[in-house]
Amino acid sequence: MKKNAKIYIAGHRGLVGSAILNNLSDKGYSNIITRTHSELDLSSQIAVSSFFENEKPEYVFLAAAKVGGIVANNTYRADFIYENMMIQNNVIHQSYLHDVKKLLFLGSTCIYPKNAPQPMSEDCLLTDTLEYTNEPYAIAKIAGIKMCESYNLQYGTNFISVMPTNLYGPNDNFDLEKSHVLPALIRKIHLAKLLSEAKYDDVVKDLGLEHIEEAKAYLETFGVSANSVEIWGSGKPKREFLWSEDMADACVFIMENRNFSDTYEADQKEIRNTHINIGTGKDISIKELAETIKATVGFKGDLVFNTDKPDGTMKKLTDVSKLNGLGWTHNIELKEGIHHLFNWYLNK
Ligand SMILES: NC(=O)C1=CN([C@@H]2O[C@H](COP(=O)(O)OP(=O)(O)OC[C@H]3O[C@@H](n4cnc5c(N)ncnc54)[C@H](OP(=O)(O)O)[C@@H]3O)[C@@H](O)[C@H]2O)C=CC1
Ligand SMILES: C[C@H]1O[C@H](OP(=O)(O)OP(=O)(O)OC[C@H]2O[C@@H](n3cnc4c(=O)[nH]c(N)nc43)[C@H](O)[C@@H]2O)[C@@H](O)[C@@H](O)C1=O
Repeated sequence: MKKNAKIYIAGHRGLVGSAILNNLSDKGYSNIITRTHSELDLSSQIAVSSFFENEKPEYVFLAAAKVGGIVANNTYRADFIYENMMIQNNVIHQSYLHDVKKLLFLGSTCIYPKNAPQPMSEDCLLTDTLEYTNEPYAIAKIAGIKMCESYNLQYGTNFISVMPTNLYGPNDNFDLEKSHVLPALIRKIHLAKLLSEAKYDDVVKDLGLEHIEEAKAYLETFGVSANSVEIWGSGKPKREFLWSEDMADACVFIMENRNFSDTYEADQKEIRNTHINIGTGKDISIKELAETIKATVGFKGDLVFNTDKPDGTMKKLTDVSKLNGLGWTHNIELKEGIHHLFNWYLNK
């Protein structure tokens, strides 16, 4: 990519998109185009077609998607499959029609089977049944990988797919119901600590409410009180977490250095090596994660595990040997990242 190449980041205000925008700007890319969701609804075929016709981007980072944690995925199943399929169909197809030189599609490691051999290498895609809680989202992401592969093979495009592990960082979603575990636990445990210190003004301000009784009742529905915080599931599942700015760096590295033909082994008919995992290769149990966050926040109460909530996949550690072999490794370790994100949350 030349420094003045016209680059479109779809989803530039999200967790990953905002980090990609900063990474590209820091590296001197000067011709980046963006649209907010309200300016351009990527699920509208007409709107996306006219955007590509008018703007003609040369490179596309597809970081816009319907995203959420385990309960959001499980509850809004139709929205997750519909919106993700619409966004990726429109952006990938218009990128082909308008001769985009390279596109990076962001999938997720939930594309791999629920009981995939660990660590999960790229070639275990489509070898077994998926985890049910996020099956619609995973199927949309698998369709995205296969769409990129099919356009490359039929039309000679250069569309690359990456599969990130669980991500966290600045501009994360801290919604108590719909977010992922790491930001959710930072906020819940922080609010519990504020309650335990009777810092009621800070609690109501954080929640955007007026009265502390209302705030306490609301938090009670999420199992947050001055004495304890509810953790969904058994605490036994393991997850791998990557700092979003590392993720953005990996995305830019791959866009700068890789081509579709480098990732695809066309002669291997059964093993279609069409995508690259992005992660750290290290995981931690949810219980250990919650304890680490509790120590970072300085909360003295209890962690209570609610097994009525889903555990999801018990383990999904990525095999990052392909990515590491290309010369990229992550920079921020989990403890440091949790510390950064807690400070970011306090100062936002
Ligand atoms: N976060 C994670 O842990 C992981 C994320 N991923 C993938 O990484 C990518 C980025 O995720 P992340 O940054 O976390 O997601 P975010 O939810 O933080 O950001 C997604 C962005 O997409 C925008 N968007 C959503 N729908 C539309 C639409 N119809 N039209 C235009 N814009 C839209 C959102 O705008 P608005 O908010 O205004 O709707 C938001 O800015 C996604 O493909 C996701 O699947 C993969 C693995 C893990
Ligand atoms: C990135 C990935 O994200 C989703 O999958 P997930 O990894 O299961 O995501 P999660 O972060 O929501 O949960 C991780 C674990 O943590 C537990 N957990 C405890 N307490 C809270 C809690 O308070 N909130 C949440 N969200 N989880 C909690 C929770 O029960 C689970 O065992 C996919 O749907 C899919 O979108 C995807 O690709």
